[in-house]
Amino acid sequence: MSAKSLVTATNLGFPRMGANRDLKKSIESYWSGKTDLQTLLLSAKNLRSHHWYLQQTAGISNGHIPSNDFSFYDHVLDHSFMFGVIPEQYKSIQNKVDQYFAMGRGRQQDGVDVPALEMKKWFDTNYHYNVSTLSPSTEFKLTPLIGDKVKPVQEFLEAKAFGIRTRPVILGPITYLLLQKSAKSAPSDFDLLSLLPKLLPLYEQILAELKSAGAEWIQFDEPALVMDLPASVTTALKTAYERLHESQPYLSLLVATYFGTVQEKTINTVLELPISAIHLDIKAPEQLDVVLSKIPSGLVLSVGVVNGRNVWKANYEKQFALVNKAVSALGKNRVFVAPSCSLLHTPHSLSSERKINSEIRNWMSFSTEKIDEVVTLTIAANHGIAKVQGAFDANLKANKFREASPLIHNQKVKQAVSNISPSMLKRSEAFEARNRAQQAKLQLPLFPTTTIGSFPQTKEVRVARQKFKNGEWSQEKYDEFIAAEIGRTIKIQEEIGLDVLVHGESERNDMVEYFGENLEGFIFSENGWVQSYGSRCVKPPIIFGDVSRPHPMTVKWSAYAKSLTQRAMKGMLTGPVTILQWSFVRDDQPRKDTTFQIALALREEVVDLEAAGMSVIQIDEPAIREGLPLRNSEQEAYLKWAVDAFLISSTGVRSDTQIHSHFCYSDFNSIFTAIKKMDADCVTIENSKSDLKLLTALETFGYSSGIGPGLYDIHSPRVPSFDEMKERLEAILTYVKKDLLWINPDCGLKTRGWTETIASLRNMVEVAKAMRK
Ligand code: MET
Ligand SMILES: [Zn+2]
Repeated sequence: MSAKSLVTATNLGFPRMGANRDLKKSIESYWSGKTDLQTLLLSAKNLRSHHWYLQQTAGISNGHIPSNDFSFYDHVLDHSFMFGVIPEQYKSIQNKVDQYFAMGRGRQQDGVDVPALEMKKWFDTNYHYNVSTLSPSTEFKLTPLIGDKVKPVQEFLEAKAFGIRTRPVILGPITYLLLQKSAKSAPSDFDLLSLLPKLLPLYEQILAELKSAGAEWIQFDEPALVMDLPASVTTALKTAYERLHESQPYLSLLVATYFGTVQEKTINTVLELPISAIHLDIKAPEQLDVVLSKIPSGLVLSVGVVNGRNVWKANYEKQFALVNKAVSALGKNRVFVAPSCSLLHTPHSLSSERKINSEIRNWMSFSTEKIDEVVTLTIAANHGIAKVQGAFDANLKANKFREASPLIHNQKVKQAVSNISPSMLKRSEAFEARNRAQQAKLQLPLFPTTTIGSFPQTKEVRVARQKFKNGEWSQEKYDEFIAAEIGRTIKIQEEIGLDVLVHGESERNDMVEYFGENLEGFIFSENGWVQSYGSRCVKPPIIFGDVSRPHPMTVKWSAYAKSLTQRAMKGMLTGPVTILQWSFVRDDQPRKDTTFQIALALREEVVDLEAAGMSVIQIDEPAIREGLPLRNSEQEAYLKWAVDAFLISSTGVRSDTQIHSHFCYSDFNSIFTAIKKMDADCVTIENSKSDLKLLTALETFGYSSGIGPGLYDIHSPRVPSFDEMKERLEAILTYVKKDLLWINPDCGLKTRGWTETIASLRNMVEVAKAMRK
């Protein structure tokens, strides 16, 4: 059998950080000046080679191990830099590496003071990329970061020198352009894709250099193709890939779409491109049938069957059937087996996880294990299952056990979800009646003041928690510490003169992790880090089973806080969608079901908080916007269940208990109708950066419940002055009725220090007092 007649094991991208967040450590050490550039470059090179060998050893085919998937900060930034899209304010920075990092994270050094490029979410993931600003006058120019070759070429040659043939990964021109934003100076009808003719020569040049370096396959990532796209994209796609193909007819081009299925009209265009292969994320297996029915002969299909977005083992039975379907339709030589997307969004390896319950661990798979899955499926497709019988049997067995495991299934929880009744999706009275009851009980002044929940989490607090977690401190000692912290926080709030107080959240390490640790159905990895942006990684909780609340989670500390003051106390919870969104979720039931389970657990907590004397309860949903599906057609259904989940959590209380919610980190205007349907008595919204947009939305959508547009930005230690906050408040009052308006910062204060926090809140309360006169 010639090599040509085999299915190929491929990968789209490997996580960059290393088994122990090695890259993070090297980069941060370079930033702090502890190590020099040579040290950073060397450790990066080591990591890359390590990841290439790992994939090669595992059995990813030569020529299909990704390179240029590495990045010192962000791969979209890498492309902007490589294309010479360097805004004026960074140009005075001489050293290119410093310039690159300044664009990524800002720089305050040697007389330079520049902010970072804006960050945006990479599609519907928790990875953030840096956005560049383009205009009709943007000129592109190939700009290497290190040495004299651009990154894709340099990394290809580096791997080649190690004896590894890689498949360079380049962000495709369509996705690259669509991900940037138009300059304010650009005409309003400026189309980012109109820059394509200027940009393509650079792509051609990179391809030429890769060709002469010896590359055979080039992977163009075009995840933007899974979005709803304007018709102009079809033309741009054709122009781009026809030109690239003409410029290098002997290079094999793979266009990789992922994070969803491709729209029907877009897929037809993609299938007609003069490329050698197309990659599909087999999220919806129906799309495989459609593509198989019309794929032109000669085109290779890369089937993304191993999910690159979760932490669960593949299901060989199901995934192998899909691979087989492709093989029977196309023949072995026209099928690549691949993860659904780059493995960037999955932790490095399970091998360092020693504390996870071994039964659950046996259902899991991180990046390294997912590579093995790709290879196993490929071997089975090539030589029959018998060749990998052991692996198949183990996989089938693990999945069977998982399906039936009592660890996952809690009949009571399932029953409770199916018993959710319409009355649980509704407060018993409308806002106006509730408002009267709450006013009678709370007796709040005009422009009531409050905060978003957390108060400074000083080093002291984090050290205390560390000591408690590693057993150095007893439960009593830790509780005493937290009680003292809460006592101090209440005193300070009373002294400042805030109206609705909070306990300060000092007992919480993280607003999702804290709840995960207190609920059934969650586990925590020791080392399951994924990159969030730059050197920042997060370790999401893992939801593996039905979620329930074995005991109250927040009542003790809220009640304690309440006992220390006569003022209104606000109970603080993280909402169901945010808990879901910031965790790895199970793949054996719809996200909606998991969210409803969490919502029911929160509902019990809300009722308990009310019984313990909390007259105000806030349920934060900062992540509700980021859960919005990429496709318009799926958005309505999502928003429906997201709103329902909030209602399930919040409607168990009496009319005179006031429900708040809080939103931040995204632009909420597009989901304002949904926010209204959540029917909270008050919402506080981060507002410092997009002032006007939010306020006009309030007007447009006729928002008529309590609202607290953040009066100052908590992301900086700067103390906002009385005058500027007063001015802002006055501007807000031209859009919002005065008896609905709340006065608060734009988010929690946990990242701030006490001094600036106290000073800022003092000014804020003074503004409220002055306005009441
Ligand atoms: C990211 S939103 C944060 C809300 C939370 N209650 C806090 O104050 O920290
Ligand atoms: Zn917030």
